[in-house]
Amino acid sequence: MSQVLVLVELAGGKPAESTRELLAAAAVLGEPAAVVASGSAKELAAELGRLGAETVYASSAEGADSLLVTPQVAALAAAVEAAQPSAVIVGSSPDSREAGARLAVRVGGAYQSDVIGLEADGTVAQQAFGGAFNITASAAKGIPVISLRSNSIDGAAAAASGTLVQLDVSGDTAPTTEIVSRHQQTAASERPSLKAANIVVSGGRGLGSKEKFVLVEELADLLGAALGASRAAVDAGYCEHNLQVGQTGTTVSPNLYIAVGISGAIQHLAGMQSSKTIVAINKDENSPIFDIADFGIVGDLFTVVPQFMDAVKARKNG
Ligand SMILES: Cc1cc2nc3c(=O)[nH]c(=O)nc-3n(C[C@H](O)[C@H](O)[C@H](O)COP(=O)(O)OP(=O)(O)OC[C@H]3O[C@@H](n4cnc5c(N)ncnc54)[C@H](O)[C@@H]3O)c2cc1C
Repeated sequence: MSQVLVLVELAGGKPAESTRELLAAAAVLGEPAAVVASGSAKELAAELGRLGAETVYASSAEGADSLLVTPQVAALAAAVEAAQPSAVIVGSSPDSREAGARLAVRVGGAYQSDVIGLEADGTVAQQAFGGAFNITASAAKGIPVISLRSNSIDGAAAAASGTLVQLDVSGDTAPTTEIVSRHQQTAASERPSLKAANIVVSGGRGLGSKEKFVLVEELADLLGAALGASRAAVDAGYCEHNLQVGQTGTTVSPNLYIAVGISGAIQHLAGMQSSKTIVAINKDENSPIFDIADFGIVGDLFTVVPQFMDAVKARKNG
């Protein structure tokens, strides 16, 4: 069985939450193998093995942690040469998408973005044109380089050996960009990350003010959900910009998406319509959000949400 490479993103020195799903996707297509561009791969190999990687390709080029994206591309390119894989899978963060696209150019591969499902024969389901179309596609030539959206694949890969293979990327002379300083743009949150969350609760302009937006935050916390927002809510200053869901914000695909006081403009739908179950709370029964909602509640959100929260609390306590 040919190998399928997975680019591992690191968060605090550990494999990011997305790694489990990416390796599960790789197992659908072949034998999962992880690619890590970091000096700490030795310590990570056992964990990546538990998550399903039979092989862990690691590069430890000088300064790998202080360069933008190019170390990941160099590691992937070297791993492609070593493994001759049948596919490469990356996540959907900006860095992973860029690394995947650059790799596809380098190796003459077929870059497939916004993938929301895949089959053992290499056919993938993709969203295109901001979610206006769902398409089924397969690579016509070259290695498929697949950028997979979070929460697209169920299950996990079987635990494997995580055998470490060191890559030599010293001959890689691609131009690089060095990171000279970092700063945390927003305060770190205890909530799950928007991209990987199982449940997302988003608030829109219907909340009316920053003070009242707290209601959506309370609902999110009660459900252990990530917090999201429409662009109108962000622009009005109800919450931070990094919470924006949509065409010009984050694309999410959780199992449950709850839209509170959001009308359902096409640009918002582009970022959330692949969610498995969509619940909408809106006082206007003609709001377009109800066209894609699985469950719609027509009513004033300031009445509905507290009732909803009371019901959840009662169920939790019962
Ligand atoms: C190039 C471009 C890119 C864009 N990108 C994005 C993007 O990434 N993400 C995004 O979200 N938008 C984006 N937009 C903006 C988008 O077009 C909409 O303007 C925006 O999504 C509207 O946000 P909203 O639904 O919160 O506000 P509104 O459209 O004003 O809707 C508010 C809703 O709240 C309801 N409501 C009001 N009060 C209550 C109440 N008390 N109880 C219940 N319901 C109530 C109303 O009935 C209404 O449906 C983009 C626009 C452009 C042009």
